[in-house]
Formats: sequence, structure tokens, C-alpha cells
Amino acid sequence: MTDQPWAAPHADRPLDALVAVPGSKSLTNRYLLLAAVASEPTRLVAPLHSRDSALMIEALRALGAGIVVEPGGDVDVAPAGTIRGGARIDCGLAGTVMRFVPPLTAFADGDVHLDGDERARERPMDGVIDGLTGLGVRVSHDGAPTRTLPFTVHGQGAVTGGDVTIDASVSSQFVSALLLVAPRMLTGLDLRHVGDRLPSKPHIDMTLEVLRARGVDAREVGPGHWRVEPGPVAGGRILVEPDLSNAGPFLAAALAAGGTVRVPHWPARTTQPGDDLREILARMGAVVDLAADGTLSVTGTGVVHGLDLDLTRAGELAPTIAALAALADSPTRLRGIGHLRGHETDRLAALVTEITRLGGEARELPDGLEIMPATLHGGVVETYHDHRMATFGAVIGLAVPGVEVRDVATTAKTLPNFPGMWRRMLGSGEVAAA
Ligand SMILES: O=C(O)C1=C[C@@H](OP(=O)(O)O)[C@@H](O)[C@H](O)C1
Ligand SMILES: C=C(OP(=O)(O)O)C(=O)O
Repeated sequence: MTDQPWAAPHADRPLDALVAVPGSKSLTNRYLLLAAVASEPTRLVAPLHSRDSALMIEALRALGAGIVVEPGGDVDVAPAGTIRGGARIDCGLAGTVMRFVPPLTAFADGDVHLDGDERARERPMDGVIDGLTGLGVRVSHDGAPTRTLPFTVHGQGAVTGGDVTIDASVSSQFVSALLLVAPRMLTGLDLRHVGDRLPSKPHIDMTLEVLRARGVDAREVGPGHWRVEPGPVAGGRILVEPDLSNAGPFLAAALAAGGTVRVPHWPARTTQPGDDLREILARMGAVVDLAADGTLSVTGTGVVHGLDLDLTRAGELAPTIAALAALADSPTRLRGIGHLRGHETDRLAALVTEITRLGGEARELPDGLEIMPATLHGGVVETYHDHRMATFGAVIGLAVPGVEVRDVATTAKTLPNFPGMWRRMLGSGEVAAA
């Protein structure tokens, strides 16, 4: 990290850009993990390459998978077979690594130690730890029970499986983590969620869908209740969809700056919650069109409207929507996102602090944010190691002169070369994926 903040470019004319967004983080890391436990090799076509995917690749290699990144970026995975004990795994700040990998280490033939960035030690892990404990797997730190990273999973080579109940109200990733490795459990898994809410439901549907696509019998049997049967996980060739949440800041740019931004290869059908952007951006004032060839166009009309929005199902979109809300001509209320306090940073506090720093008006609600119309000014946006706080600053900077972003390199968590892509979007013309 350099101390010199990045000067967010200000848009001096309407945009006209085609932006090819790299592969989905959520899909890439699910496919990688499933490839490591598959019964045959897997080839991932157009996966994401970023800090989060690199951490997943390193974790799976340490556990015995053979992973080769081809020069063009495709990834070949040879399954691990036996999961190797003795590894020390760095989860960085990746939710998909710190939540998805521990259940896999339960199958290791020995202890596996997991740790991550300083902030990773504060992110909630309760559902994963309770799930493992409920399955008879011991998790400890320095010999004592723990609720957070760092910890050691005491693998015993096999997991029987059965009925497990967890509270996933602060992260859907607890559910996905246990479901992903469930086909390897001797009796499969019958998983129930207790708790008054369940965020990011599309990400749980994504987990069920990638399992089914690999030949696994994985189903939602009722609200907050899932069942995965034991059985082999198929390999084969998988084309990874572009990351629709990472498309968010580029599409939002069309509203902030005016003009049109197009994103190719938008899937006709997807479990990615980023698909909700089509409706959300239209409600905020954009003209949105998905062409038959899969190109999504978003055109700004010169106005940005606020909105009242329940983001329970798509919380990772909140920083992008909040940036537009800070530029809007009417108030915004974002609800159902209390769990964002446990994301890369406490995103509700960070968004209020940074909107206020730029002259805006925002306040925290128990489960969300309220953002009022205001005239913004320049300033240095702090990012708190959060990729989406950096792209939040970039979106506002298009419309407000003098915005700088501290540690823009933090975008490498899911979108390396974000500054280059952003600059080329402003120069108009084609922006190739990083
Ligand atoms: O399973 C996944 O890939 C994700 C689930 C969501 O997590 P939470 O349910 O913790 O918000 C989302 O915010 C995160 O970016 C990715
Ligand atoms: C919450 C996010 O990431 P993670 O996978 O680390 O939870 C995110 O990318 O917005």
C-alpha cells in the first residue's frame, strides 16, 4: 500500500464504453473448491484471477490439489484425492476462503491451521465452527475453543455427516461452506438455519446450482433447510460467468457521469445477485437494456433518483448503490444489510463516514443506511482494506471533482487493474478484462 491516494478521474463528458468484466469471484472459488474434491479433472475457462482466487488456489494446493494456471488464464485442477493434513492456510480477507475451506480441512488426515488478515480475525465464523462441531469435528486455538480465526481444524480423514443446525443470520457463506463439501460426507448433510433472517439467498442458490451442475443431489427442502446426498462430484469444462457485482461500479458510472456503459456476456439466467442491478439502476433513473447477444447497456439520463430498497438478498451491491444515492436528487433507504458490519470492514460505518467526509448526509439504521441529497465536495476517501469502498469512491469521483481514494490497490481483492479499467472506460472505447 502506498501513502499516495489515487486521484479518482472526474468525467468531463458523457461515457461511451464497452467494459469486459473478469470472472465471478463467487463462482470461481466455488468451482475451484468443487474441482479439488471431484472424482476427475476440471478445467475452468475464464475464471477470476485476483487476490481472493489466488488465496483459494494456494489453500487447495496446500491440501493436495494439483492446480495449473494456463498462460491464457484458464485453470486446470487435478483433484486432491486424500486431503492432506499439516497445512497452514492464509485466508487473507476472503470470506469465500475463510468460510469455505475449513469444512474441507475436516476431511484432512491431520491438523490444518487457518489464519488471515488482521480484519479477517474479526469477521464472524460462528456458523462454520458450530457446523463443524455439530458434525463431530474439533476446532481449537491454542487448545481452547474459539469463535474466530486463527484456529486449527483437527481433521480425521472422514466426516460422517447427518443433521446439523446453525445460525446463518450474519452470513450466507456459513450455509454454502457446509453444503459445498457435503457430497463427501458419508451420509450427506441435512442442514437447517435458525435465526430471524438469512442474507444473500441467491448465493445459497448458487451453491446448490453449482453442486447440481457437478452431478450432486443438492436441494432446498424448505425455508432455511437444505439436503445434500453423498456421491461423486463430476469434473469437466466449466465456463465462468463475468462478475456482475464487479460490473456494478462500471454500470453505475453511466448514471454518475451520463452516457452509456455496456457490459458483454451478461448471462441470460444466473444466480449472481448482481443481476438485480438491472432493476435497481432502472429505478435510480437509468435506461437499461439487455440485448439478445448478452450485452447489457446502461444509459444515464442526467438524473439519479434515490430509492427505498431491501438489499437483504444482494448486500454486496450496497457500496455501489450508496455511491449513487449520495449523488441522487431524493433520499435513499437501504434495508436488510445489518450483516455488512461483518464484511471486509464495517461497511455501514465506513459508508456513513466517507459520505459525510465528502459533504454528504448519511446515517446508520439498525439494519441499513439512510442517505440524503446533498452537494458533495472533494476529499480523500478511506477504504479500510475494502475493495468496494475503493470503487464507491471512484463512482462519486466521476461526478465530484477532487475525490481521491486511499489504497486503491485494495481492489485487487476481486478486480486487479481496476484503476486501468476505469481510466480506459473514461477514455471511451473497449476495456478488456484485466
Ligand atoms: O457466497 C458468496 O460467494 C458470497 C456471499 C455473500 O456473503 P454474505 O452472505 O456474508 O453477505 C456476499 O456478500 C459475498 O460477497 C460473496
Ligand atoms: C462481502 C464480500 O466479500 P467476501 O467474499 O470476502 O465476504 C464482497 O466481495 O462484497
